[in-house]
Amino acid sequence: MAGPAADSPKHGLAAGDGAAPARADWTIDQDWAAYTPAQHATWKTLFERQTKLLPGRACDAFVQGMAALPIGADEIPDFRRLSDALMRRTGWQVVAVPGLVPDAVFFEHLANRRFPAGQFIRAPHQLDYLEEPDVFHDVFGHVPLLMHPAMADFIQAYGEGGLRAQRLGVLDMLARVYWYTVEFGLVRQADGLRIYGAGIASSATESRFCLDDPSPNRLGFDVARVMRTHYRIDDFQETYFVIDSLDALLDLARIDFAPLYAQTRGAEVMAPGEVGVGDRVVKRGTGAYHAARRG
Ligand SMILES: C[C@H](O)[C@H](O)[C@H]1CNc2nc(N)[nH]c(=O)c2N1
Ligand SMILES: N[C@@H](Cc1ccccc1)C(=O)O
Ligand SMILES: [Fe+2]
Repeated sequence: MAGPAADSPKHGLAAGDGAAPARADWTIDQDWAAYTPAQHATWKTLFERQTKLLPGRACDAFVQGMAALPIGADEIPDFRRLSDALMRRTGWQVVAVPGLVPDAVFFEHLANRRFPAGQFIRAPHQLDYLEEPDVFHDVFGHVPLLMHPAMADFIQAYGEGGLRAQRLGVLDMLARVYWYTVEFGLVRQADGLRIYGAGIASSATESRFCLDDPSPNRLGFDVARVMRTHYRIDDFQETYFVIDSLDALLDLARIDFAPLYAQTRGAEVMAPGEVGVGDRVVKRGTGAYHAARRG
């Protein structure tokens, strides 16, 4: 894919190297021309691995969104070209950030349909685990579903809800809803369970584990249940929650969370691998994977 015009405006050096003040909204220039062949090669390795793996695993909306975007194997996508396509379809754009940004900054961007995507790409030795979202996780994992109206509206509403949750001091509860949907959610299709969570879609190992491995639980999504369920940040999830369609996210976004926050405040938070009596069990896991690591 052709890169930006050679005269693309330069706003001083990228933030983080101290030479230029970071912007208040933490955005930086993607500076697409500065990516090296080695960085494009890392993208290509990751892209080709997932593109082989995801057919039959990723949900239809993910495949359709990807096909409608300027995202290919050979080069790290140019955020301006991504934003052109997104803006036309769902009013979203992709803005470059150096890495994790403060919660309030993150929510403010989402509430305004700006998706903050890591400008950097992981090093070759980090292909399978990364602690901060890089351009592959954010663009390959999250952006295709921003082309789907339900997800586009859901993530904007999540941004607004995040600003509200911060004011209420319940960000930990809301973060669980995001984690078990946008990052690690599964959706039921006529032809079986499929991935829609970006944390899974951008991970070769978890794309297999979440659907093929007998270890994890797969439970029907219930927002009150998810809100009081711990999650893993350093390993595969012990439980995946299943929604019946992406449109179900819209219903979720419209629920007033204040009563849910109130009832969750007093509730006990469940361990990630627990199965409760009220759970809709799609498939009960053996828990073997995590048991083997608890030692
Ligand atoms: C809970 C919290 O809002 C969440 O972890 C945010 C924090 N900041 C972030 N910053 C970036 N760039 N990307 C993210 O996904 C997040 N996640
Ligand atoms: N509806 C939630 C906000 C929200 C939107 C989308 C996802 C999750 C939460 C509230 O009332 O605060
Ligand atoms: Fe993410």
